Amino acid sequence: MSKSHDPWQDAMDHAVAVARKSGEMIREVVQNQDQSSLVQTKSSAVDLVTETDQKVERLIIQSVKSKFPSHRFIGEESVSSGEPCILTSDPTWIIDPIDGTTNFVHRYPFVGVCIGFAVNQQVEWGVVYSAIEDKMFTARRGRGAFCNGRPLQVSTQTDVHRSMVATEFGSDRDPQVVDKIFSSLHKVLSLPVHGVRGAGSAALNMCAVARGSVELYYETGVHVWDIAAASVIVTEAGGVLRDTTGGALDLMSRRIVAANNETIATRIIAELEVYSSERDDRAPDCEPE
Ligand SMILES: O=P(O)(O)O[C@H]1[C@H](O)[C@@H](O)[C@H](O)[C@H](O)[C@@H]1O
Ligand SMILES: [Mg+2]
Ligand SMILES: [Mg+2]
Repeated sequence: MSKSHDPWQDAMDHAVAVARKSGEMIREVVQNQDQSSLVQTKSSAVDLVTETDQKVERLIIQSVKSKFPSHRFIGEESVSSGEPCILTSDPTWIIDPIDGTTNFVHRYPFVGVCIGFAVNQQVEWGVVYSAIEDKMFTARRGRGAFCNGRPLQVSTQTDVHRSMVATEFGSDRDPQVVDKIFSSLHKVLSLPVHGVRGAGSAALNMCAVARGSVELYYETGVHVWDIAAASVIVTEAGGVLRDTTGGALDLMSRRIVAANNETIATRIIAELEVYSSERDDRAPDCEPE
């Protein structure tokens, strides 16, 4: 693909610019405002949202609409206020204004502005801006992955006993779900692996796979906006994406494994409990009464 014939390069350039601007807004709040009394909750008592999540999503969508009026959107906070979460074949911007809202609220310095772009249900490019670290992760399908302009490459490790794994506890505190999380964690830790980490952001965990800091990241309960942008960053850095069942990644299935290679992916997947969250693209009108 030659750059001059890339129809989506303008859109990607716009995403980088608006992600940077969003990051400035986020840093400003982190430096000057205590969020603890301003937090609201969504699907559970620990699924947090702030005014800044909503403001950043509005900023991104308004700026894109004025430049690309025919494009569609799937945004975390728009879906939360009732917009549909359906990925058609039309050019679609998939937005998580703050991935790592709990980190943001607690000033734990890993928050990502995530903007992915899909056409014909394939992610064409992804931008993840780690706002506090000032790291801009980008990837265009077929053209490699970068952090602040430097190429990214996954780790070459194939020995699971020398690997580092990332995961998250999520925001579902249903005791059965918590049991499954701990069962997987117990098995993975006991392999043993070198260590288990979690950045508090699905997208930044995936960027950690892309840059070779961890061999694998897995989680059940993620949403399409958490993973769409970073999915292409992982594959363009040489990594692989899977469902926790071992099958192909389905962006709407709420389950993800992102790994440096097939060997590590297969070995860890064998230890994971498979369970389901409600799909992102469920049609509410079709639900039984
Ligand atoms: O809601 P935001 O956008 O902060 O994203 C989520 C994270 O990305 C998950 O990995 C993580 O496990 C949490 O569920 C968190 O909610
Ligand atoms: Mg998120
Ligand atoms: Mg978010």
